[in-house]
Amino acid sequence: MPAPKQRKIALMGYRSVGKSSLSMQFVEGKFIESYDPTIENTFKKSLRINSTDYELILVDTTGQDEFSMFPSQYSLDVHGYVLVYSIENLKSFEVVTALYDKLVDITGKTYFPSVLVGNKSDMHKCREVPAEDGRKLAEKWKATFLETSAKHNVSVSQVFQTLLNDIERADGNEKPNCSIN
Ligand SMILES: Nc1nc2c(ncn2[C@@H]2O[C@H](COP(=O)(O)OP(=O)(O)OP(=O)(O)O)[C@@H](O)[C@H]2O)c(=O)[nH]1
Repeated sequence: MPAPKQRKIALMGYRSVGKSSLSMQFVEGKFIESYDPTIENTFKKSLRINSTDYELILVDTTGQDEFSMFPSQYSLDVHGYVLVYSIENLKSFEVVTALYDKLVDITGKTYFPSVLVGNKSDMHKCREVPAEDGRKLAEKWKATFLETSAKHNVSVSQVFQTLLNDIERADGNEKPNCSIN
């Protein structure tokens, strides 16, 4: 039996937008209400997509801001990016925009598989970022846009499923309509 394909995904964005919560919800199926800032954490999950086995490595990074240098370790060896902001925090949207520009600068690439995620969709009463703005930004990046709630497990697995499909497509192994088993 062939060894599982390893795919490394980095979750990046401003602090407290829900990077750890998205990882934990996807990998462990749980949500923690309290906030504990991450230094760096790695989650692993085995998946089977259309008869191919994958080992997904999620790198949950420490929160960045608009002044931080892009951490160079995440420009190498990473197959795709989940760029996260919170819909109730305009600053987090500005940070994710700056992060993407830094990623383009540091990798020298004009395309890399990525998903733009507006998390905390359950907090729509405090919304500061219109969904349309997220959609437009993702379109500019040729990325997928999703609004999620790590708290209520809304569209969380879709983030990773879509990104894996995009990574395969970028690799030239396109598998249409694949779903996670
Ligand atoms: N209402 C709501 N709260 C959320 C959601 N996702 C995360 N939170 C809360 O937001 C806070 C920060 O979540 P984390 O997952 O630690 O955020 P992070 O981006 O990993 O933070 P850093 O480690 O600082 O980078 C915690 O109190 C979570 O419970 C969500 O979808 N909805």
